[in-house]
Amino acid sequence: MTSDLAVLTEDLTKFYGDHRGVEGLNLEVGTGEVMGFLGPNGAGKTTTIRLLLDFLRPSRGRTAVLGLDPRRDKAALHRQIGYLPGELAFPGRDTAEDLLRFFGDARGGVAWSKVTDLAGRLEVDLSRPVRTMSKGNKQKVGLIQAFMHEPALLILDEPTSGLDPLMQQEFLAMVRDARSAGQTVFMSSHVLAEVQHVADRVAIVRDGRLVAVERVESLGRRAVRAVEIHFHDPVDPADFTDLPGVSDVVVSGPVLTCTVDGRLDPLIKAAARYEVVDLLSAEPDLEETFLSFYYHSEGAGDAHRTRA
Ligand SMILES: Nc1ncnc2c1ncn2[C@@H]1O[C@H](COP(=O)(O)OP(=O)(O)OP(=O)(O)O)[C@@H](O)[C@H]1O
Repeated sequence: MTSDLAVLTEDLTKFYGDHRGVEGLNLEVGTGEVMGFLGPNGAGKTTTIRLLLDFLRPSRGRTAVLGLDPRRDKAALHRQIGYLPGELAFPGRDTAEDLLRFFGDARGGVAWSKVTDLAGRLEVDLSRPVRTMSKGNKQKVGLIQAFMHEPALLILDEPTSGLDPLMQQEFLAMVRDARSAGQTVFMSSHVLAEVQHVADRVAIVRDGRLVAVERVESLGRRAVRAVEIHFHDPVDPADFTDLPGVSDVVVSGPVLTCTVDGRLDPLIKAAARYEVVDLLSAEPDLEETFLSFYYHSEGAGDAHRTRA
């Protein structure tokens, strides 16, 4: 396999009895890349993550993580990974500090200043028993244990779950810092907005299959936007109805509204034949683009077509 890949899966498949968890997943995450792994509940995100960590064994296919075989090199691999599970369970009466010291020792020791730094950023009191903490605070302890040893690869299952908006921002800043330090981040989410500001690429899964892998910028370029143009005089709708990418054209006297999918250029050129007073273009809504793409997409074959 190629050494500059942090994660490689080939035909990765897991069936639970007859029920598909994931099937035929071909995915590559480059070293130093932030990859958002997106899909709705039940799409197969957690199954994939558990396969990468050898918590589950594939029914078919294979995976290499940091150049290692998760099955053969499990212990060595886990030392180099920071993993945040989707469902956190902290049994016992330990305080967050006890737990983090335990995890730190298990990984051969961590700089405690790194732990207190993360606890400060996430505003969590480490002296409290984890059992008594709110869901959000437990999630913060989970994040600290994933980040504290500065692993080469962070695998985070729904990392923002339970975090309030301010803490979500802090978490995203931690991801950016990790990226700057050359760490790779593979994070699942069912909300594009959560990952679009930090991810280099997003992989989209649906019903256990990879639907697409896209660079976040190109997802933006594909975005549909609402445009409103105010002209000096009334315009002829016929000048705008057949333009590439332009739809929903409504003309009311000198005001035109429409939807543009992709480049604005054809619309601008058509509008320039008239005297333009004002042009308003709403920010592309990536969430909408994502959803329309995702629900209209044909299936797994698209993953190859759209791979960056
Ligand atoms: N242990 C299991 N036994 C049987 N089916 C399972 C098991 N775990 C997951 N599945 C099924 O596999 C599919 C993928 O589930 P998975 O948990 O990987 O999805 P997900 O994208 O992580 O969803 P969520 O966001 O809800 O965690 C779902 O249809 C789920 O019902």
